[in-house]
Amino acid sequence: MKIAVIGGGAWGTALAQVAARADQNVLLWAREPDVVDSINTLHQNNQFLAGVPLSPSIRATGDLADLADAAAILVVAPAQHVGAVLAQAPIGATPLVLCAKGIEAGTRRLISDVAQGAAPDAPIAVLSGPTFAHEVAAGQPTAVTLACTDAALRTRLADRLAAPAFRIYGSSDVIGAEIGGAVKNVLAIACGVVEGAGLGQNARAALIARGFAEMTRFGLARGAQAETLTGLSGLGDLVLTCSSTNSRNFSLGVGLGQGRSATELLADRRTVAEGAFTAPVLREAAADAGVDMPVTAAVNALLEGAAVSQVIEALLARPLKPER
Ligand SMILES: NC(=O)C1=CN([C@@H]2O[C@H](COP(=O)(O)OP(=O)(O)OC[C@H]3O[C@@H](n4cnc5c(N)ncnc54)[C@H](O)[C@@H]3O)[C@@H](O)[C@H]2O)C=CC1
Ligand SMILES: O=C(CO)COP(=O)(O)O
Repeated sequence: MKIAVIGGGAWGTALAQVAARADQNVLLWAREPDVVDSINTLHQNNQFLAGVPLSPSIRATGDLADLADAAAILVVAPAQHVGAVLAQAPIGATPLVLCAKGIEAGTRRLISDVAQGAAPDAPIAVLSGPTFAHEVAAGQPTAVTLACTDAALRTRLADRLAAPAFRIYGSSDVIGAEIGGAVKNVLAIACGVVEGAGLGQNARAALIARGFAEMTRFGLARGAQAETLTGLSGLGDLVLTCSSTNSRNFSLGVGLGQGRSATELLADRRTVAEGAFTAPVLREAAADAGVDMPVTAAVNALLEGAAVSQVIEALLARPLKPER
């Protein structure tokens, strides 16, 4: 029995390390032949998680067919590519643990819907929370939400992955876990803008709180449970990514706040800042749900090239209203 990981980026590699620490037999599929070679020969992922020694028990492959006999598959491709990759993978009824954070552009589907479309017989779980890949790979204490409607499967998956420094909290709220992870990336860009534009700590705290109100409005409208949004995969991850330049989304926002264009900032990135892809589709999904998301609208305006000063001015000029 083995745990398979689809995606050899930083997070897929860190999760492979988590599974190997939990004594699982791990096979990781990576898109880049160099990543496959580097993991198999050097026990490192030089491209996406440089400097972290990996367990020699992690094996890598470039052939999705090799994942056929996995006990579970962790899906860690970037959100916009999950559908295409899963369509080529031998999944059948193998449980999928979705770890990407985003909403599919065009279709406006949550990743669980994307996965169910590609693999109709596969049971679905979502793993999400405040988890910088480097810290997890280094074995630093981390806690996550594992959401799955099948309680027995949830327990089995948690047993396979949990460790003292990787605490797994169970939930049945798949939608809530997904929405927290997707929306916080957009809000992290906004907090980075505050940092880059030098607007101060008060502004950042206000943005986290108002951003969380926005996440909650959208989540509740889409059927999420409030306690999931206040948990690790919502508020927990929001606080992490809105506070650190280790976040790719936050650092993208810092660049925008300094007046650099999104095109320039995204051009030479090999790593993914999911919020840049989620922001436009989240704006559409919010309109569908009739939910007001002013911070998301502001992030979209900045990504589309609006001046920081104008966007901030417009946010601050909104009519005064009750806090909830
Ligand atoms: N890095 C982190 O700390 C965490 C990341 N995540 C999520 O995990 C997901 C993957 O992110 P990372 O592992 O950080 O990626 P990364 O930024 O380290 O690497 C980029 C990844 O994108 C893949 N990729 C690029 N173009 C592709 C294509 N056309 N088809 C399939 N794959 C393609 C690359 O192969 C590589 O695996 C994202 O949704 C991210 O939000 C979640 C928690 C923590
Ligand atoms: O999702 C993450 C931490 O939980 C990683 O955040 P970034 O993608 O912004 O780096």
